[in-house]
Amino acid sequence: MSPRALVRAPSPQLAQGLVTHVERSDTVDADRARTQWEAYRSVLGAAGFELIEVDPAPEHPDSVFVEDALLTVGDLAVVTAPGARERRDEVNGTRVAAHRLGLETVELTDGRREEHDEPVHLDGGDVLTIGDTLFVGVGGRTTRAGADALGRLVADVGRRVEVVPISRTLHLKSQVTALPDGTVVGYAPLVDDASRWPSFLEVPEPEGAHVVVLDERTVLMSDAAPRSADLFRERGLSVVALDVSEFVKLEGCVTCLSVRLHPYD
Ligand SMILES: NC(=O)NCCC[C@H](N)C(=O)O
Repeated sequence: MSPRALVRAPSPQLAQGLVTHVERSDTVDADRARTQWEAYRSVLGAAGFELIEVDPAPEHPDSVFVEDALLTVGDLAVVTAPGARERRDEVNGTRVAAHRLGLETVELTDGRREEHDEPVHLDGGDVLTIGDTLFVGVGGRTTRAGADALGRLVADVGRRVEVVPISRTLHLKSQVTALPDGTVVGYAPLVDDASRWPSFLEVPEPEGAHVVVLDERTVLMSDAAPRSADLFRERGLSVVALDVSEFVKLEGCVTCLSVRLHPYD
């Protein structure tokens, strides 16, 4: 079966999206974002992904960052509980998409209080999957209660959660992602604790920290990190580089523009 990926068209109001760790830009161009998003779709399509569109949510400026609103773990879909109030209703569309795909769908109930006496919040951008482990960034949008709730949900499908404290970036996957062989890549000044990763490769540019695995030998990344791309090529990988400048202005990157389903989740 070919891999599948969920995507969601950018809102015309993208410029009003949230920013936390970066200055708000007054140059966000929604038309340019649309063109960049279409190129992103084309790359996934050319790589063999069947693309599934989540119904657009033009009233939600950040809805293009669909990764935050749905997580898939094998054939299980987890409707997330986004940490930013402004983004919580984005899950209405991703839940429908998960049902349409025929995936078993479970919920991380928004705002439910757990043993840590804090609300359950979890953004998909905080979940980095390597093998059977889901590394979950806690300290930004995702709470410890959210990570624990996810751990209970995925235990049934043979996965485990490991909490990763973060403070330097919006999401865990804003600071680190993983190459096909599981090597974690990150730009050191933005990585909270590089020593916690058994296999860590430092990249020379912030945008070099974000890769989407297209297959076992190919990664998709931003074209703003050419020296990092060279490092990956030296390791035998093929690199597809794209301009994602408009999304970066809103603290997004290549990973958050899609939800990749098994086997490249
Ligand atoms: N997974 C991600 O990296 N998501 C990016 C979300 C950016 C959006 N402006 C936000 O602050 O929620």
